[in-house]
Amino acid sequence: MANQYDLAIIGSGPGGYRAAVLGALRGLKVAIVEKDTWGGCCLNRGCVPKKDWHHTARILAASEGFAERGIRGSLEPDLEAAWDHQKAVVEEVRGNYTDYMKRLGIAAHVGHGTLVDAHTVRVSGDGGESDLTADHLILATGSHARIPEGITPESGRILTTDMLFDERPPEGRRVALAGGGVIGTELAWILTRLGCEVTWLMGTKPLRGAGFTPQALRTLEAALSREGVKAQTDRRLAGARVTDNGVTVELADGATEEVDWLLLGTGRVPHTAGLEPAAAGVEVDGDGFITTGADLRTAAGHIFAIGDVRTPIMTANQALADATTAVDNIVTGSARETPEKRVPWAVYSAVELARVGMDDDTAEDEGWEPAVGFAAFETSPRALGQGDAEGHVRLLADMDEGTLLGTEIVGDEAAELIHLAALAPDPDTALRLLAGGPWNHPTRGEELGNAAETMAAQWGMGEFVFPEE
Ligand SMILES: Cc1cc2nc3c(=O)[nH]c(=O)nc-3n(C[C@H](O)[C@H](O)[C@H](O)COP(=O)(O)OP(=O)(O)OC[C@H]3O[C@@H](n4cnc5c(N)ncnc54)[C@H](O)[C@@H]3O)c2cc1C
Ligand SMILES: NC(=O)c1ccc[n+]([C@@H]2O[C@H](COP(=O)([O-])OP(=O)(O)OC[C@H]3O[C@@H](n4cnc5c(N)ncnc54)[C@H](O)[C@@H]3O)[C@@H](O)[C@H]2O)c1
Repeated sequence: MANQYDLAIIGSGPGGYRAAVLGALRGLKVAIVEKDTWGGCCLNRGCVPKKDWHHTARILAASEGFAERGIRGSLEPDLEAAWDHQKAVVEEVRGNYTDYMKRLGIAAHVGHGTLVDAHTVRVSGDGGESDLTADHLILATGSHARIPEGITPESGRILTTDMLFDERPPEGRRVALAGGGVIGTELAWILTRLGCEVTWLMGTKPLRGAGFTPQALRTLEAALSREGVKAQTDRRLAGARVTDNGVTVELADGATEEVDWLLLGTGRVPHTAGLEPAAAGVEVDGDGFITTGADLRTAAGHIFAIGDVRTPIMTANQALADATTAVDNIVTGSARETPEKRVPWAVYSAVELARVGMDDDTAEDEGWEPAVGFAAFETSPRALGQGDAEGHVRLLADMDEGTLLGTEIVGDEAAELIHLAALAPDPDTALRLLAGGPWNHPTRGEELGNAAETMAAQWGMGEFVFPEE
């Protein structure tokens, strides 16, 4: 039957797209349903355009050291051109995605997907309604911006991050940015570098509860403050009024700020509007997340949920890992758990911060004896040559067993370097692997080897760091 599939996926963000590709590569007949722009939040309004701007911001920041390197001239930011650049990159990537889906024979259905029963999805779009059925379903409907009570988004004035990347830059460069989470921490710096004057409003200090060490957060704070970006704590957004000249931002303490536009970085919520999970026997929790087991099966065992719609972790990294687990479990019939503790995480701001595995508190709570291996980039020949020597590599390992428990990297390319720890095949031998190399020299990566070696010198853990006799 034309509309009968082995696997139907609702949502084409990183989770849904990756699941579709993996399903097709593993021999399944796959359909994917998307109601909006192919590629979801990450490609169109999240990771990809944000990272494009982060790169531009880094070039502008680096240009301040150009004169002492013997390079003359200065650079000026241009937000309009930067917006065009991210859009061109996003469109090119989207074209590559949709071409690849076509080549793999994945059936792309445009329209809003609603669950009719445990095996049927109704697709409603411009072309009317059609039903498709599948043996297995994956729900990958993602999340949308959380709008604080009393605030109404308005084009060019009160923006979600979706609007920031969908619509051309608003007039004016005085921006209030609400939220001290990841979005706030990244965009406060990026927009400043792109020529905006950012008033950054939040309750508590940025990235609290995100698992980074106090040392990492101090490095971030110093880098931000060097560039004139100040986190204004105890200044929660309470309301916003659009005026003839911009926006009057109202704060919980009664103060106001006059700006040209306001950007909301106030969290995201799982998206299940119009999905009708209950019609298929799928359960949703009190916060709106679809409930699954660690193997990503919902209460209806043949239906899986992945990515932002199932977990407050809400990163593309986790959505991609979930897709791999869900398709694996569908194809093999097994119950493998999605690897939450092994998925790395990164924040792209005035410095990059990345981590994988446990933080100190979790390690202690789980009964490990954590020891720290540390290497600072300030002595790395490569980092000194780059003129970018702040930050560190910090390894956390169990003193008695030598097991690598967690890794934190702060500094240039932290998000790339963290893969070296995330991909270590066995945490029990990871320290030996890192210390032994081989490494390219001079590189930033070899600091992971140096950090492992300090475990031997400082904690007497040589038996776990050097080759066995
Ligand atoms: C500004 C910003 C920057 C970010 N940067 C990063 C980053 O650098 N790294 C990182 O790891 N993460 C980042 N994230 C988070 C990341 O974008 C999300 O975690 C990721 O996109 C989640 O993927 P997903 O597949 O679960 O859902 P989404 O990407 O949200 O995709 C869900 C898709 O489902 C579609 N859909 C929903 N309901 C239906 C329906 N009923 N029928 C049909 N289609 C439907 C939606 O239109 C959407 O296209 C960022 C987020 C933001 C907002
Ligand atoms: N690099 C990445 O992986 C990346 C980048 C961006 C976003 N994301 C994901 O997107 C999601 C959304 O990010 P986010 O930063 O919006 O969410 P978040 O939950 O990390 O932070 C939201 C922040 O907004 C604050 N807030 C809420 N209401 C407020 C108000 N009225 N006034 C002032 N502050 C207020 C909260 O206290 C919190 O600090 C996150 O789950 C994140 O994982 C990931």
